[in-house]
Amino acid sequence: MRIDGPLGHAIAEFAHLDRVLLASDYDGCVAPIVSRPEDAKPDPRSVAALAAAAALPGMDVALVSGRARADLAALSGLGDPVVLVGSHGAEFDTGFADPVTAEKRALLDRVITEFEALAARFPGTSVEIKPASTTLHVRNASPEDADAALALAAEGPASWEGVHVTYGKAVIELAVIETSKGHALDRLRDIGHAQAVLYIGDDITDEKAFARLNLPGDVSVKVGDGATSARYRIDGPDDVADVLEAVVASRS
Ligand SMILES: O=P(O)(O)OC[C@H]1O[C@H](O[C@H]2O[C@H](CO)[C@@H](O)[C@H](O)[C@H]2O)[C@H](O)[C@@H](O)[C@@H]1O
Repeated sequence: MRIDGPLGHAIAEFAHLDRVLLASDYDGCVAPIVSRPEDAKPDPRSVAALAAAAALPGMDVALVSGRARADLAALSGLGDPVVLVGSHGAEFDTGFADPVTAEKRALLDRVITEFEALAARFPGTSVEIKPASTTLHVRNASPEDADAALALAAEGPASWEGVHVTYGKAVIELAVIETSKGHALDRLRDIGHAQAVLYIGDDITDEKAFARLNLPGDVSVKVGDGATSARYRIDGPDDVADVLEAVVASRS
């Protein structure tokens, strides 16, 4: 898809500023949504465009994902100079700003035990474990089992003190620290003195990032259906690759 119209115009203006931050979510954007999280391979065009963008002067590039940072690095194959931020914006290369204390780790272990009991009870559900959170996946369960598992998670560990709840695509995620992709973008914008940020996201957690893109020149791009505060909308990962390539071509 050729990126033209209002989004093409916004990309051209963004790409001609002196210092900018180009950032994207991973699942559903750089990689398609698939049944098994471990199979979410990135689109090679997006990977190449992100790497090319990171080599351009004055342009910082980041992936900001709900994944554990190590998982994001392994799956995407990307790394320095592309900045990887995991755990929904909370996990940088320097670790967590809000540390995972022994007490929080113990709470996380209790949540994981509850999720594993649910996964054993409802076929097709599974548990993903991350450094500060755990995700109950229901994509491969029957609709009845998915609803029941999500409801029990919400009534149970999601209601415990100290547990932070995030909903996503066929998942409920429980963290023992606060997470925000919006805070991550603020921090990256400050570090790089970026005059504008272009961010691409497809999920509920990306709304916290879109909400921070209020400066002239900022560009927020929602991928797929659903309510959003993003200014522009595209259809899927193919279009994400087109947007990333358009940024590189425009700045080059
Ligand atoms: O912020 P993101 O990079 O979009 O990460 C959000 C979650 O993505 C993964 O789950 C989602 O993608 C899976 C693979 O396509 C899919 O099976 C699942 O239903 C989706 O919710 C990842 O597994 C989670 O840890 C991330 O939080």
